[in-house]
Amino acid sequence: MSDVSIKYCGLSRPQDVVAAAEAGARYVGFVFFPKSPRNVTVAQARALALEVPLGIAKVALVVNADDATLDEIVENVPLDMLQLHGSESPARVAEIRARYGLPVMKAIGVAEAADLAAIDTYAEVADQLLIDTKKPKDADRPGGNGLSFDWGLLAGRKYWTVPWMLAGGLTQDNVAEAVRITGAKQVDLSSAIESAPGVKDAGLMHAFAQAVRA
Ligand SMILES: O=C(O)c1ccccc1NCC(=O)[C@H](O)[C@H](O)COP(=O)(O)O
Repeated sequence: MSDVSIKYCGLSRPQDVVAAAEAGARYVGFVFFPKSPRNVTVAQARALALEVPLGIAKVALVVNADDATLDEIVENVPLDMLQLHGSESPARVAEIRARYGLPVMKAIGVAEAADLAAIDTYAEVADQLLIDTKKPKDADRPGGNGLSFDWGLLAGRKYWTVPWMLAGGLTQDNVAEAVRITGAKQVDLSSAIESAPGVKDAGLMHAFAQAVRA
């Protein structure tokens, strides 16, 4: 699995950036969602982004953000990608992509086969897709819940017209199986690299990276 790229999401402290870089992350994500334990302010994200070494993509995660919110983030935080993790329509994805001139990754929630149709739809307007577990009805956030979905739904459907990441409940113990079943070349996670909600753990980041490289 040494050719699998890792995105560590929900970093909120300088030491998280250092640990992610040392673990070999290809992407790091900053969450702009006030209800999340990983939420960062624009000022925090700016300070963190300025510490990210060259070669690691800095991703801002937003949920149904309006233009004013996005303007403030994009004007202040040096970014390489926007991750749209809400119910943004294909038209809104295209609009955001054109407005900011940044690559856009659209999250697609999957719980059953019928959810896969959205992958083809959004592949036409996004630069990347993040295929994640669909938000459970009782969850207060649409991602980062540490829950996986039936990876078998993606088996045999490895190729879309844009790059994609697998997310949702990935851990050092299950990532090999998830990659084997889905053929993912990129993986994204948050909960399994935390010692407490919102608190990233350097040891867990390294252990996950080792499991990916094994
Ligand atoms: O992480 C959050 O708190 C969050 C809040 C609102 C929307 C999305 C959020 N996270 C999305 C991510 O990119 C996660 O890394 C992805 O859903 C996987 O999370 P996990 O299952 O915890 O590994």
